[in-house]
Amino acid sequence: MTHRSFGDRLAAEFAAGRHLCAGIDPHGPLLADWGVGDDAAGAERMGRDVVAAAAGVAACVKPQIAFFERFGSAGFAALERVFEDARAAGLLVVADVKRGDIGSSFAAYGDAWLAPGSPLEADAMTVVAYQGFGTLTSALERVERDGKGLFVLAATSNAEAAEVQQARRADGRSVAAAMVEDATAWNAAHGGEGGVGSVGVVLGATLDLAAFGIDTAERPTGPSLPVLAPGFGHQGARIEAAGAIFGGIGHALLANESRSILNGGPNGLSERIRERAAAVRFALSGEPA
Ligand SMILES: O=c1ccn([C@@H]2O[C@H](COP(=O)(O)O)[C@@H](O)[C@H]2O)c(=O)[nH]1
Repeated sequence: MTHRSFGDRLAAEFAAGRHLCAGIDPHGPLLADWGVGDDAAGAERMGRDVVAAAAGVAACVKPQIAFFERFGSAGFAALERVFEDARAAGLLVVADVKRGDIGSSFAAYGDAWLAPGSPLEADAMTVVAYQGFGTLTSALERVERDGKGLFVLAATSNAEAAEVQQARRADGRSVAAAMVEDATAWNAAHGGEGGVGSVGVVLGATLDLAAFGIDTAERPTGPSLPVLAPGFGHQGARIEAAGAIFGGIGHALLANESRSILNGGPNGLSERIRERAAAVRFALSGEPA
């Protein structure tokens, strides 16, 4: 069976003016604000409410798996139902799992989160390639074969990231820049000249990317690099600054917001998601919703 690539599916979201990635992060205090328990049922309630409110408004949802994993098997069962709702609503799901290992073990992470028919099948997952970009090979095969996507951590939004991600490798590139360049090169080799690639990177919106050795100049050819950008909202970055932060590598931007959307409980959730989606759309395209 031939699958539509993840990059093509992202491109369709962007063409419809959807660039918001709505986070599903069931923090304990947020669940208390929502009037539900700090348990798997509470996390499921939040996740399914976000999916219902984000459908047709956001490009994707991004469940932060840690908040489900803390409830063990009940948390994973809850997550499966959130994924089912998202699939039924036609929403892309980016599983924020940040997995990485030696290649043979990493393959099993790909099986869990990307294999068609897996109980936890998502459209894309976040991955860590600090054991070498080559460890991603099995998941990159899934990208091609199954129409899946990857977001490789490159420059993360947290202040502690600089000590590792700004470090220079033996080839002279910073760790962060190498992730960006390797993902860009993979897309160019596998996705032709245009459109949106299926392998993206995570770049924090809170950062000065130049300090991470990342060149934000326009790429003259090749597919656009998907950029999953956390840091907007609660962490302080402003969507109005997206152009200045990402420059020529921000054409395929997914602006993530989690706590800024979830704060305030289920009442007003739809309005908050619509408001943030419209602000992101306006900032990135100049088009009102
Ligand atoms: O560099 C990174 C990578 C991932 N995250 C995740 O994104 C959300 C951000 O949540 P907010 O509430 O909008 O701050 C969360 O799931 C993080 O684990 C990130 O923040 N930075």
